[in-house]
Amino acid sequence: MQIIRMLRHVAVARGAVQRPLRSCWMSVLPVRCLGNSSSQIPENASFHSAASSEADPPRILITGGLGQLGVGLANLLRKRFGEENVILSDIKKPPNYVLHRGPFIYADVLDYKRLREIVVNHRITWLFHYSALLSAAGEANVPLARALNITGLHHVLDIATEYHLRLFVPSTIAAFGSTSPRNPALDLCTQRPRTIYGVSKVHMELMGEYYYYRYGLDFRCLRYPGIISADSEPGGGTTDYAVHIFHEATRRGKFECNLKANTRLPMMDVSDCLRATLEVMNAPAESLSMRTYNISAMSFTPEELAQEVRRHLPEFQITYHVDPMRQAIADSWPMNLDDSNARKDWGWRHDIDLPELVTKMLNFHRSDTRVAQTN
Ligand SMILES: NC(=O)c1ccc[n+]([C@@H]2O[C@H](COP(=O)([O-])OP(=O)(O)OC[C@H]3O[C@@H](n4cnc5c(N)ncnc54)[C@H](O)[C@@H]3O)[C@@H](O)[C@H]2O)c1
Ligand SMILES: C[C@@H](O)[C@H](N)C(=O)O
Repeated sequence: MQIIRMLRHVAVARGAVQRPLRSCWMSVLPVRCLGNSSSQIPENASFHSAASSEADPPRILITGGLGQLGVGLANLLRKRFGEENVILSDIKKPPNYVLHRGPFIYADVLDYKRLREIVVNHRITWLFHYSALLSAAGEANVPLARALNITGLHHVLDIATEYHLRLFVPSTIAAFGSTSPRNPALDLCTQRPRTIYGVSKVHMELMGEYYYYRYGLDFRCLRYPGIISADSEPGGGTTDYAVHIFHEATRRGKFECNLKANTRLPMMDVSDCLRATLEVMNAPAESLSMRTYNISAMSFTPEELAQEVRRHLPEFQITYHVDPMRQAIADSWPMNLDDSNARKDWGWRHDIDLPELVTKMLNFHRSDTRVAQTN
């Protein structure tokens, strides 16, 4: 870090710093590329994004916000920073309840100019980049996954750098592959995934870190496990079974699982995931010894999850009809993540383990079923 700062200092002094043009390199910039920034990168560039305070809250944009995680994140951030300071965006049409809870805007991350306009017009200071095509959906449409997960990311990186945003992009257990250590996977280890989703997330981790060292972009990233949420549907991942099982258990008393009974994967309740996201964004820059952290909570197999469900619903039955594509993906992912760096650096702790998760999910779906029956 010290060496990089020194090199940057020398380069700046010589006026020789190059900046990225969205997809190529040049030393003289047209106005549209990272061009507003002063011609020199400040010495303390790593710390120049807006911090949060009660008096001066960040102005936040969430991309891809109508998926499994975005609405919950917006709720959490609005409680903390005020309803008007958090803008949810997506290319999907928002349901009414989303519109009633705070600002929503159409934003396609593939439209660089419009995205830049939004950041400027709404004076955005923090950006949570959630748009992505997940593991199973990505394998079903590789060109779209490549465009959304890689080109979309490049747009976000350039805009975040140009306007000195603090940028959060989630990574995933999918960023590991079959040659990574599986129990546990470390923050720094071999990463050779073989899904377009995993490859694009490794690319994202490296690009974010590169922009941090090269341009001082305040990039922060967590590798999420499979996330379990009650009131939002997953968008085409390999861990989706662990969300769907609760819906089916309460409605039909049985569930057909598309992964093998003994497939162990890291998982996390959505409340822990979103709290971790806010905590790492709020962490003082000096406390972060790295820019991409594993976070971990629990790890279970479909059979173990079914057993826990049976403690509440003794008649519950699980059967297995394995999807070979999803199974191959799951078999290449770690069974556990080592998150000791997150725990040490910024005090990460998970609150919810498997028994609490199952109680919470079943309570939600039982009351949801009762409401549906009375309507
Ligand atoms: N849900 C999980 O278990 C999990 C685990 C690890 C990491 N993550 C990461 O967290 C983030 C959010 O995940 P999620 O589960 O909410 O995803 P999701 O698939 O449910 O939602 C993604 C959203 O992106 C939107 N989108 C698609 N194309 C777009 C475009 N061109 N411009 C803007 N938005 C577009 C979709 O409409 C969708 O609402 C993703 O980056 C994902 O990789 C999720
Ligand atoms: C693990 C995560 O990235 C996502 N839920 C998926 O299965 O694709």
